[in-house]
Amino acid sequence: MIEVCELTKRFGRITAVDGLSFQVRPERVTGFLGPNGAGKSTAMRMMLDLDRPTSGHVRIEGLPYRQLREPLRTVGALLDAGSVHGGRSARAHLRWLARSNRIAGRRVSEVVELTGLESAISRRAGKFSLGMRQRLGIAAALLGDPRVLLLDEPVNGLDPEGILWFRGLMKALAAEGRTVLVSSHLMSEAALTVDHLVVIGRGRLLADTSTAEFIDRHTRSCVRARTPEPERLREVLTGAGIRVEEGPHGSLEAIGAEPARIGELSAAHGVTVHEVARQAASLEEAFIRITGESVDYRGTDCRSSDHGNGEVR
Ligand SMILES: Nc1ncnc2c1ncn2[C@@H]1O[C@H](COP(=O)(O)OP(=O)(O)OP(=O)(O)O)[C@@H](O)[C@H]1O
Repeated sequence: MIEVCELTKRFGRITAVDGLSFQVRPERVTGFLGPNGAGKSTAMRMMLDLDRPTSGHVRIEGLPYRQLREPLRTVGALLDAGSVHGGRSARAHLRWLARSNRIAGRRVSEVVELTGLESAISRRAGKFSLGMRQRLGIAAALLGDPRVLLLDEPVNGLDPEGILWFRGLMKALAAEGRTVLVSSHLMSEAALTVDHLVVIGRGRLLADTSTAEFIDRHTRSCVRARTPEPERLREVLTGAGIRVEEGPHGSLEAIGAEPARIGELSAAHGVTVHEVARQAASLEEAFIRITGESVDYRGTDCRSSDHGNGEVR
């Protein structure tokens, strides 16, 4: 479990993290989301005691990071996949990490197998592609068999097969009872990987909710209709109290209506319709909508407070 309590970090006049409080629970994969510059990396650095908070604190498994007896066995982290000695082989890098943390050498082979690095293990890390470096970073994070995992943008550079592998690995680690926090600025990717979402914007908490609830609440569905008589169909639908907007390629979008209702209304009024299909708004749009609004939150004097529905206003 990770507990983040009223965490704030200022760099001069910039407030990177602003009174942030949330908990990351075990047995599920939690996504830490926010647009570029939202404060995700700064918050993760404070979780790992790499940056000192201006105020507030973080506890990992009940303790501040610096009080953990064997940190690598409690928390595995991937912050910057580039921070590997480029002249060392992947094997040498992992062995050195294992030895300096009193981790048995056989664990190196286990994490190499887990991350699919067998064929690259003797190559210099400096020659690795970004995707391979991410795998090496994940291998290093897993070395101590930690109960908590903190991964900053781990799918950066992974190819589609790598992303699928990563999703499976995260789910398996959470199913083993671990606490898994994964940051991303890509909502659609996160939605496929994570069970729970913590969304921040400008350093403040915007949502702390299950992925399913987030999708439910934020993806406005509509029905798209293609017709050679758009003006007539628009008239019929608005006459029935349905809000209609322009869709792509001359189509119409009926907001909050069921496809059957559109079909029945057009049939009753003799309007020809070529296609009626339900459309789900993309998660990316929902993400942009709620993080875009974060600018307004900064204009108020209110402290963040959870209104019981997982969202913060
Ligand atoms: N050492 C620093 N000195 C000054 N400002 C900093 C420092 N580190 C971060 N910031 C600023 O704090 C804000 C949050 O940055 P941070 O890197 O934590 O965001 P992020 O959500 O991780 O973004 P990204 O997705 O781009 O990595 C940004 O405005 C950034 O410029």
